[in-house]
Amino acid sequence: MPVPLIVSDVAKSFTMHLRGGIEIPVVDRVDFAIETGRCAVLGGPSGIGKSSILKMLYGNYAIDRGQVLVRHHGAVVDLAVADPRQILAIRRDTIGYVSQFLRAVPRVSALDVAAEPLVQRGADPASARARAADLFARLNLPEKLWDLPPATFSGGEQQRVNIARGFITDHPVLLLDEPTASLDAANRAVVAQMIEEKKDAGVALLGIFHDAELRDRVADRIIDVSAFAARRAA
Ligand SMILES: Nc1ncnc2c1ncn2[C@@H]1O[C@H](COP(=O)(O)OP(=O)(O)OP(=O)(O)O)[C@@H](O)[C@H]1O
Repeated sequence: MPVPLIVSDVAKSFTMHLRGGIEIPVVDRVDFAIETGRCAVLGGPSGIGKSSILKMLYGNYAIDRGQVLVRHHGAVVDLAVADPRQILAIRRDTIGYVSQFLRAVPRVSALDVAAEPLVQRGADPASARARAADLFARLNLPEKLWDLPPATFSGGEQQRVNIARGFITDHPVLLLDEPTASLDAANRAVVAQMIEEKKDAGVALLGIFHDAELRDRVADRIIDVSAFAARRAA
């Protein structure tokens, strides 16, 4: 079976250092796999641990227990024990991530922000910028903004730069954390189409979507995170 990422018996707690170091368990015994050409969606109520799972899969949060096995350049890497250099290489070539918020770098134009992941992978900067421009046009980002740094853009404009940046590469795994939270219906439809194109290209997607219409359109499967909720102290 084409499985680029397997999550096995994963647990995560947060330690509250400002509250005497108490441990707050969030998820426990998380087990699932994602498949090529499919979009799985993390479901469950607010605060159950959906974003925390995505952040562990992208190496943003440490994994307390269990394994996250990723197929990377033909080898299998366990993200739970990967070193920072391996995590950076996995982000460059294997796992893409679109978060809700753009981390804007001062003085870098929107086109260069979106083109950067391709340039990091060795693409010619001019063709990477042309590809970013195509995505901006599809996402209806006004052309007058393309050469400006996105720091002062509206929430929805920044989100479209972020989506272009996340979708510009052909990473085999793509994680989506509420990628359309600030978008209008027309642009949400564009993103739905872009997700469908990724599926057709054989990408394995895992997302969080609060927008039910988008979720129903793109989801092949819902993974109910409530099933992995850690038992919390009252
Ligand atoms: N960095 C952190 N430090 C401490 N607690 C955290 C941290 N990140 C998340 N949490 C806690 O972990 C729990 C799960 O949060 P998470 O953001 O994963 O939930 P979610 O299901 O994505 O919620 P929502 O749907 O509201 O975005 C929450 O109780 C949250 O307060």
